[in-house]
Amino acid sequence: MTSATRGPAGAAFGEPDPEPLTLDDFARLARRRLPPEVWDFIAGGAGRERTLAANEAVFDAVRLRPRALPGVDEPDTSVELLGVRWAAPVGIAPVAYHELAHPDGEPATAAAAGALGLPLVVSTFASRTLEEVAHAASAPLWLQLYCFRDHGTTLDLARRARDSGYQALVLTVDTPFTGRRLRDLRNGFAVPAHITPANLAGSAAAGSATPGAHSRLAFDRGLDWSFVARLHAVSGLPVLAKGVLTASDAEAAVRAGVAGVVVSNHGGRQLDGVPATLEALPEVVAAVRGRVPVLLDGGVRTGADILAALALGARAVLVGRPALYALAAGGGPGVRRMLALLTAEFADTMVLTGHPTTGTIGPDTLSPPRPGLPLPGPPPPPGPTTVPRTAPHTDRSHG
Ligand SMILES: Cc1cc2nc3c(=O)[nH]c(=O)nc-3n(C[C@H](O)[C@H](O)[C@H](O)COP(=O)(O)O)c2cc1C
Ligand SMILES: O=C(O)C(=O)c1ccccc1
Repeated sequence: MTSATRGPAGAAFGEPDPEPLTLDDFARLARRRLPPEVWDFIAGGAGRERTLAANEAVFDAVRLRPRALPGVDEPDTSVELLGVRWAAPVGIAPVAYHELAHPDGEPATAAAAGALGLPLVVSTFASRTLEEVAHAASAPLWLQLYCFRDHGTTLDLARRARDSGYQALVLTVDTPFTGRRLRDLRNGFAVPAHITPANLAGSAAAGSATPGAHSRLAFDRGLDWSFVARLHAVSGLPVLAKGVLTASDAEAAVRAGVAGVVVSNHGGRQLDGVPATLEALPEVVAAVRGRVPVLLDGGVRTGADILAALALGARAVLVGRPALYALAAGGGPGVRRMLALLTAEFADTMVLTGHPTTGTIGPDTLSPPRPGLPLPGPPPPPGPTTVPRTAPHTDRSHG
């Protein structure tokens, strides 16, 4: 990993970049490499970026309970989702246009995830075709879908995903249009002309290079939960809902037949002011009652963050921005290194908290919330539509 200012003979224009040791290091390297308006598009959030900041701040406020002499030698970091084993409970969230970070784009990301046995969720706005990404992959691929006003475009993507061996669809339910991202508005950000939504070529949904304007024209704002069954009917694939933050939406998703729920606030890019995802997680886990697995994304930056999410009932987490930062810093090998760092941190955290497998990680792994800190509290009492929660991780049969 070298900085953009480094000369051909080595560190001619300054010190060489230090080898990244944390996900934050990758962010620093990416910031130096990317054009400022591209950095802002990736790093930014909606409005005052309160929710964006909260996602990481709530993880920062978590306190872990260590266990001395736990007798754990090599922890088994793996988890099972939808009947498939992941090497660790972390995958890559759907993020548009990987070519913004590096010309090798999504195939490089897919190869890196595959090398670690971790899944990639490919975005509707991927800069390479989903078939090309499948060719480069060796671990599970899921396809994220936005629903366009022209439903046929989205349903075609669902069929193509099935035909290319994708194992699940992820319907994003928090985005009738993209949020007010002030950095992009001030920068007049547009995706460069040579980077295109490759999977939408020739469709009615292929449009403007300005994501905000395009989403307001092309996305179906009238969408309802019945679309989950429609996607499953045309593809035969399990459908997850991404962007659930409340018990009532979790209940609606499960009733609609989802195979999983992703607790997400879109990385703070949609409605500013909604809770951090770790804050929302207990409420969603309680409402889901073990019927389907719950995943979480937003602000996961360390192995301890993964442990905290699992302790509060998530089966796995996804990372978004860190994948693009690592891609910008070092291409596919950068992403591979980022994922290796994150999973190694998680394995260390398992040992230090005394967990030989992911299945035993529960609420007693965390210290109780301290007053005045933005920490996740206990789940709210069951409402009229919910019955008392069962323990997390009781839905092994669903995989
Ligand atoms: C640059 C960028 C593009 C994104 N594009 C999509 C997308 O196409 N579809 C989607 O469902 N979510 C998209 N997201 C949201 C991510 O899937 C994810 O929810 C979020 O990035 C997680 O937070 P993190 O970046 O803090 O890990 C995008 C996020 C970023 C930063
Ligand atoms: O989903 C997003 O956050 C996003 O940035 C995006 C990018 C391109 C098209 C649609 C949404």
